[in-house]
Amino acid sequence: MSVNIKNVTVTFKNQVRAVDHVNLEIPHGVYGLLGENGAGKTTLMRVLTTVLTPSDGEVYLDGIRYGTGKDEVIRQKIGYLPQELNLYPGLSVQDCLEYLGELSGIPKEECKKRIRYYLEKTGLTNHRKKKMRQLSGGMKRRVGLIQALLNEPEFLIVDEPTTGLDPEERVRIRNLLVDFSEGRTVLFSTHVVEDIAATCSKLAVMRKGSFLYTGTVQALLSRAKGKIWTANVADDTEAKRLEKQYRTTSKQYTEEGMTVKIISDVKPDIDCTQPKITLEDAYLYLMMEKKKQ
Ligand SMILES: Nc1ncnc2c1ncn2[C@@H]1O[C@H](COP(=O)(O)OP(=O)(O)OP(=O)(O)O)[C@@H](O)[C@H]1O
Repeated sequence: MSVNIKNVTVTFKNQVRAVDHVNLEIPHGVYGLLGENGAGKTTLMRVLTTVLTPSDGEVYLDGIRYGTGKDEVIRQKIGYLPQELNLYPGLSVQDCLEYLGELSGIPKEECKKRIRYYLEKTGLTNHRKKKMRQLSGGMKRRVGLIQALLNEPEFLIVDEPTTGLDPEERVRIRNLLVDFSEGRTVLFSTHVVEDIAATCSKLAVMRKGSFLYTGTVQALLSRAKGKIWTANVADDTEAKRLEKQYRTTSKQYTEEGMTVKIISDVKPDIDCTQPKITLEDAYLYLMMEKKKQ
């Protein structure tokens, strides 16, 4: 499965250019799409699902060009979890999924088998008889994910799949996506850096319709090397003093007080050390670096 985006631009009627001449080749496995609100992620995903036709540029799935009369073939290879999804409130989880499976043309027995499997994998087995409207936000999200997985697509596109999930469920869903990506392509869009760090080796970082970065997580981490510092302070008052003086990214309570993370090209003039760089550090460094340009 190969996905190629060539020089794609999306300009809406109100002249907002949500995607601006982007190029990307999405490889096998889980590929992260990270970006702040309004970066253009959802718009790009809607293009990839064939729902939205770009104003300019070309998209290919396994060499098949979008918009050339083969979009139905393309759609059959794709599973999509949109950001907002309201599935038949009056149906039970089981009935809803069976119905969606039928619409996708999955043979009945095979469909039931898959539903059983994915309900188990998403921790929803005991909730299968509940009506959709009775589910919590996190449960609805998981049913939404199952509908995207049900036809076992070669290309799975998931928009914020972990929204509303508690930490345990979040980990469960991340693991499911990694397992599912074996031999497939999964585009995982989020603004939760931790989700990307836990699932992807490659990612694209988007801002204002363009890619600020495309490449490996490792290379992004390397960029921030030597630029992140941690200082231990006694309390929040001291932390606030540092925040005024330096570009800080996070602070955390520790047994001794607080740790403050600072981004600086040179060593700050205080007692500090260089921590192991996280993807969040590297992402924030990238954002700051690009804002300076
Ligand atoms: N149908 C539309 N008509 C006009 N403008 C739109 C439309 N859809 C999105 N936009 C605008 O395009 C830009 C990109 O929006 P998009 O939803 O793709 O961002 P996003 O990265 O998915 O954001 P979020 O993380 O908040 O979901 C925003 O400025 C948004 O207001």
